[in-house]
Amino acid sequence: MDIIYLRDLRIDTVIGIYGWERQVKQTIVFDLEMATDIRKAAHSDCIEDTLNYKAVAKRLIDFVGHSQFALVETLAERVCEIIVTEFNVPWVRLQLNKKGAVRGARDVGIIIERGVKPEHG
Ligand SMILES: Nc1nc2c(c(=O)[nH]1)N=C([C@H](O)[C@@H](O)CO)CN2
Repeated sequence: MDIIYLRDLRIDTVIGIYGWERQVKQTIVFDLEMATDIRKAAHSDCIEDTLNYKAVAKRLIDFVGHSQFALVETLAERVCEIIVTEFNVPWVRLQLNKKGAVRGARDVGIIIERGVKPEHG
């Protein structure tokens, strides 16, 4: 199994359970690991034969930027759903960081894994 990753993808969105949080956009930082097999693309040298990380990032920027969820749980789940179903990714690990959400803590957020990790080889 190979992994294509995206780190520190920052997207501004409406998110939160408090009244003031419905009035502003806050920055959410995503770190993603997506299972894939890069061998076909490595052989052909064609972007069509691999997971296009730029296309994933564009889709997430659009989706998250227009979303208005209350909980980070909901946002994380929906982002994983998009990656698995629209990009045919068998397994994804997502870390979502809602920076500054807890006074005194540098980072706070959620880590989830969805799908089935392919075997090695
Ligand atoms: N498990 C969660 N706890 C909290 C969430 C959340 O989305 N999931 N959200 C908040 C507030 O919106 C907070 O981020 C504002 O500072 C509190 N707890």
